[in-house]
Amino acid sequence: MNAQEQIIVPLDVADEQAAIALIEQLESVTFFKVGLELFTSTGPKILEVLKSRQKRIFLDLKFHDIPNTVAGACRAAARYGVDLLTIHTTCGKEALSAAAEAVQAGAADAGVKPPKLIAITLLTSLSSRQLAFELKIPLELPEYTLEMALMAQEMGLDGAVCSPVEVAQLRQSCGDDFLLVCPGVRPTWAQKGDQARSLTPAQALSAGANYLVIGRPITAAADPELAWKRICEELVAVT
Ligand SMILES: O=c1ccn([C@@H]2O[C@H](COP(=O)(O)O)[C@@H](O)[C@H]2O)c(=O)[nH]1
Repeated sequence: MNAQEQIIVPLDVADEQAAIALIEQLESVTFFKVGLELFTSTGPKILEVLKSRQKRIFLDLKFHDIPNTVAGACRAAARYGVDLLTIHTTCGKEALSAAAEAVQAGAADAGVKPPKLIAITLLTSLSSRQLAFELKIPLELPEYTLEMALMAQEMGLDGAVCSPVEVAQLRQSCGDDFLLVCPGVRPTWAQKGDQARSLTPAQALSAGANYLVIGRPITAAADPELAWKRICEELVAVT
């Protein structure tokens, strides 16, 4: 896989029309993310739009509920034949394990390949300070994200979502077969916005990320295609 195929572009837009406009502008992007805003707006129709254009799909619905409910949601989502699906680690072990079983069952029902189920360790918008003072978690942030990733791995998940700042440590502890997907990635020329823990695309890949999720530096640029090409060129220069 070349570095360009490791970049996932989120379609964080309001409706199908805006999503299609972005997909068409970004012709050479192979992997798109459908998140809460777009999926709530369009439902599964957007997944068909992407599949008809041979795009890979990260369905980032970040399930967070009791075991029976997340299992049902994962079973249903797996039937869509998407490539990646997310759940929060803070659902707990029983829910993570039920979700891992449910994606296999849902995909088998539909005769499609199961998605890789990956767990959110700690949202990349949260800082160490917020972890301690708002969420009242009495662990240092690197230790907390590592514990969450190890729990997901123990429960049979395929990987984790983490910030690029933690990815080297997670790669070292979870091994090469565990997928690590990093949002919170920012080229030097882009604004951080609400991302609290970020590194550049080159830094994130060399630290061990399998995939980078890069949104606004591309999608909010005056010329999204140019911003995408600039990121790809920067990666080619270092890989
Ligand atoms: O911890 C997380 C988990 C998911 N995301 C999602 O990634 C993109 C990032 O978009 P940017 O515009 O590059 O900030 C967005 O869709 C989030 O929902 C995340 O940022 N952090």
